Amino acid sequence: MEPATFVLFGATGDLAKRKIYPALYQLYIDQKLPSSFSFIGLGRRELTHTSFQANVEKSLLTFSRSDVKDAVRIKKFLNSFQYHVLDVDRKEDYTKLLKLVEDREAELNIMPNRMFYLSVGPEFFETIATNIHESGLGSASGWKRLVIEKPFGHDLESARQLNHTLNQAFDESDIYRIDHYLGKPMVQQMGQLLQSTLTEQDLRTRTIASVQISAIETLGVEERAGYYDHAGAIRDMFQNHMLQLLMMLTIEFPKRSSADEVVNLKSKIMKSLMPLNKIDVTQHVVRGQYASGVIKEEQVVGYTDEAGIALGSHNDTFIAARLRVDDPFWKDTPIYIRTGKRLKEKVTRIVIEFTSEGPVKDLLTIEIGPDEGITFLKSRSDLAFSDVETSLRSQLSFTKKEVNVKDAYETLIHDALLGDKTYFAHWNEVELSWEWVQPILDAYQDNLIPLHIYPAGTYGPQEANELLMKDGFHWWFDNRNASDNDATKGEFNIYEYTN
Ligand SMILES: NC(=O)C1=CN([C@@H]2O[C@H](COP(=O)(O)OP(=O)(O)OC[C@H]3O[C@@H](n4cnc5c(N)ncnc54)[C@H](OP(=O)(O)O)[C@@H]3O)[C@@H](O)[C@H]2O)C=CC1
Ligand SMILES: O=C1O[C@H](COP(=O)(O)O)[C@@H](O)[C@H](O)[C@H]1O
Repeated sequence: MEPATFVLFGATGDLAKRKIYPALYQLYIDQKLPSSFSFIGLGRRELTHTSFQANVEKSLLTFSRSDVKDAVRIKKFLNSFQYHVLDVDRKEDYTKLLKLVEDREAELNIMPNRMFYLSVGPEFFETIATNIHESGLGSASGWKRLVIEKPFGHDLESARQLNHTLNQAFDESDIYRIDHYLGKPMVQQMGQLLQSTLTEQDLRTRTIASVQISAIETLGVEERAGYYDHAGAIRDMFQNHMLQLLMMLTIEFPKRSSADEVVNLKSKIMKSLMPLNKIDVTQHVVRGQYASGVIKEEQVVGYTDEAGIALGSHNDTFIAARLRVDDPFWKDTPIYIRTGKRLKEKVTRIVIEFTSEGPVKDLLTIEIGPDEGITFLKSRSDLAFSDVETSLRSQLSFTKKEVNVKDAYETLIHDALLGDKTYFAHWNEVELSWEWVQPILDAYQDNLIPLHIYPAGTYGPQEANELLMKDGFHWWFDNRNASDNDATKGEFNIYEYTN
């Protein structure tokens, strides 16, 4: 790997502490950092190099998954770390930064390869990119890369504006848009895993009755009210992570795609997504917000009672949607997506239901987190219908996620250092995602779609179940028990098929 300087804007922030430093440290332990590596952390806070290094050390001791955490190794790792004060709006700070970076490159005798990682609020993205350009920081003879966190825009127009500004300073080929779901091991290995679970013949000829993609969480809005109350589930999860999961899955059928094809195929899928218009959104989308309830035996408050949330906020904390991909392979298959906060369990899972005779179904389940696994469940015709789901559940063989599983940030930062953009979001697909989502945002804005209130600790509003029941499906594996507010008892919720 080529020598490089890693410049981190937002070095004193939460994401840096919880994700970026532990990832860099793990890469160091695994000998996956460049042999000559220089790190410059930036923030407004006045810190000496030593106190900054002590903060990073604290974050490693708290968040690193590595079992190598001895003071000597950490100290050696931190030797390449420096901290400098920079206010994003002060042009002179970039001039100073250029001098620092150049001095460090000269000291280490390394090529001016520079990675600029923006771990700051999105309101700063354009200012920083412009200042990197105008200060000359981005004009050296080595490579330059911009790693940018989400959210990438607030809607279609603002995303286009942001991209336009970034393109004045960086080519698309140099922009690495992080979507941490693309760094998850199960997402990256999806094609390979599908191939080892299904035969080529299965992939080509099996008919898929429906697909369900769920990313449900028990967490609420936490400390992020200021951001979340303006974003909602649709911008926080759906426009990016959920649509990326849909793209990553659908490009693997009917034939496996290679890394080179990924970017083109993803855009192709997004272009084939049947568009909604603001008026018919109600038929395809369910919007929800959590009320108070019980999660894991703990009483939690409703969304509008959370600290920092606007009084009477209409923000969405749940979305379920039915999508259709209008291409020859997918055109007859509804794809259901749901995501939300303060739900009954934490799980990210894809379920592919194959067309099969009788009530017993053939399912392929891909468990993405926190457990990981892929299982093809063969139908069993000797079972009574009510036993089916319980039986299927017992056939699942997911690997319990161990503490020491690779974090998405390790993979993504490593890829960015190598210049491999396969698992970063390309502008084409980001723009197409916003285009698809925009009518929903408009419908929300104009209140054309009801906001269904659901009790915390459930699987969201009943309307999200009805969305599937209308088509003769149900969400697989929702584990409803006596603590749910509905009357269903027993381990799993089995719905009657209506057709
Ligand atoms: N935290 C998370 O779990 C996730 C965060 N993200 C994204 O990552 C980015 C960073 O988030 P997070 O770390 O949580 O945010 P924090 O608020 O914790 O940190 C913000 C950072 O920006 C710096 N900063 C703020 N204002 C300025 C300024 N005027 N000039 C220079 N630096 C400034 C702060 O430094 P100082 O206070 O020293 O000035 C701090 O280091 C955001 O885009 C967020 O959306 C994405 C996914 C998850
Ligand atoms: O990006 C985000 O993702 C997390 C969920 O990520 P996961 O890896 O734990 O599934 C979500 O909680 C957060 O609101 C969102 O910003």
